[in-house]
Amino acid sequence: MFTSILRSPTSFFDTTPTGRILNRFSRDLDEIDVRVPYYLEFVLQGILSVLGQAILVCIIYPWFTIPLATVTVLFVILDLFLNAGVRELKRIDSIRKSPVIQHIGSTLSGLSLIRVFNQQTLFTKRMYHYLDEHMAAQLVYRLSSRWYVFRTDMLSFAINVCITAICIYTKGVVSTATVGLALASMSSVCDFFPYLMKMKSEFQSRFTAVERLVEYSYDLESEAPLEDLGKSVPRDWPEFGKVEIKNVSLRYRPELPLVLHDIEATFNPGQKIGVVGRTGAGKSSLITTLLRLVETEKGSVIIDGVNVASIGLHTLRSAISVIPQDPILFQGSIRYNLDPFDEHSDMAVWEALEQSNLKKVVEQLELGLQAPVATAGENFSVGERQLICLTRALLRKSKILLLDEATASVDLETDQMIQKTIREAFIHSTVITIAHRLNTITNYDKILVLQDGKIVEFDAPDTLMEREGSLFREMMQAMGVSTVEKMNALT
Ligand SMILES: Nc1ncnc2c1ncn2[C@@H]1O[C@H](COP(=O)(O)OP(=O)(O)OP(=O)(O)O)[C@@H](O)[C@H]1O
Repeated sequence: MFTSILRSPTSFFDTTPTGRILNRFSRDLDEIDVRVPYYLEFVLQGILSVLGQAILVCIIYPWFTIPLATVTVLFVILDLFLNAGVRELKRIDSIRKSPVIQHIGSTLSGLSLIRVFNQQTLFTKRMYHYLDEHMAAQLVYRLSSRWYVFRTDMLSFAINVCITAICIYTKGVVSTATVGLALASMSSVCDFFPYLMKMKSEFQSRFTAVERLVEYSYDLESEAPLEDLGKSVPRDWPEFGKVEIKNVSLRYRPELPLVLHDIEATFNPGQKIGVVGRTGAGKSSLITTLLRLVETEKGSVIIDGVNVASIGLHTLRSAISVIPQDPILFQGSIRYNLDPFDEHSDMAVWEALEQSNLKKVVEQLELGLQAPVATAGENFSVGERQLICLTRALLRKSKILLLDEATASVDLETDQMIQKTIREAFIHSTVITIAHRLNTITNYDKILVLQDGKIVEFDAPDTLMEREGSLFREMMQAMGVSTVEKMNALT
């Protein structure tokens, strides 16, 4: 299930609440490990014991077969038609539990924000609401299951009456001891049977956990294969870093509108490309396309002559370095985060740290490269996290670097430092930067301006600045930069 979830496309995570996923790993797995085997064992033993005793009584009183068969048919009907409802209620009970877990999770992650805005009451009320919904489902489930047990009790009562009546009417046919045995056996079966049926229905409703696990283990849609199928790309691919985007259109899910429309652009080896545009213009979606996080609707992306759709995701993604807007680090040491596969020497790691201006920060830490990184890198600032990602990219010496600027969280100085490092260390690599601060990309080779998912401009910054009606020029003018000279003075 874990492998299958890891291989799921991003659309799965967009549409599935985390609470639901966690529930499968905690509650459902626990049901399968602990409760399902327990109930299964109990039910199998119970059925064998009941069968044995019923056969014994039928041998003593063959007439008893008729009421026994009738009651068995009624039991089966009760089970088939009425117990189905109980199972369905159990399913609803499980589904309603997810929002509770999800609410606890999101409340914990946003705790500081909740306190700052003094919204404790609101969140407590919501918790009550989700708990109420869950408890309502659970109560109905428990009541229905008792209701079912009551019906089975009635049937047991009927069978007890039948066996007693047969014993009285056939008085003297069999020995008193045998009558005693038949009555005692049937009475214990009748006492035990409703309980057994309850256990069976409990087992069936717990078994829905297996259904849910199977769904997440085998029925989830998966991303394209990780490894190359058929012909593999050369070991040193991409050698130059030429990126050709041909007529690419993209939508996140089939029911959603297109977010990129017929994108056509070529980034030559070593070029520095700045991607700009308003919020929602499709800048991040362009990166998504290059990494195949979402498959394109049409068109193709060619890197150094290889169509990225024809190669394994692992080959593609390990060839490109990304510095995302909100970089996430993994729990472990700094070294583990920089070189997770232990492919580089300590010296190379320190060199890369020096290039990204992080050396001093790491040197000051007591454990140096072995200093711990907390979950999601929370003991580092976002700027430092970006620098760690940058160092990782420096170590890998990728030919293609994708950078999503984290404007809000990085100060101007750090931003400029990152840009300087990129200019110097990635001189031979193709760098595609999503720029929120235009001044960082004015010395880039080309600027790609996106608007509503379409390329509206793609040229050198100087040319765009001189072009009447250029959107880039308008953006620069909004920053108070009206001439090429002023723009060049920014960097
Ligand atoms: N995971 C997603 N699922 C569905 N739609 C999405 C998803 N991510 C982005 N979109 C939509 O795609 C469009 C382009 O979004 P994108 O994030 O690429 O814009 P952007 O230019 O990078 O914006 P920003 O500057 O705010 O980061 C938006 O309309 C957005 O609503």
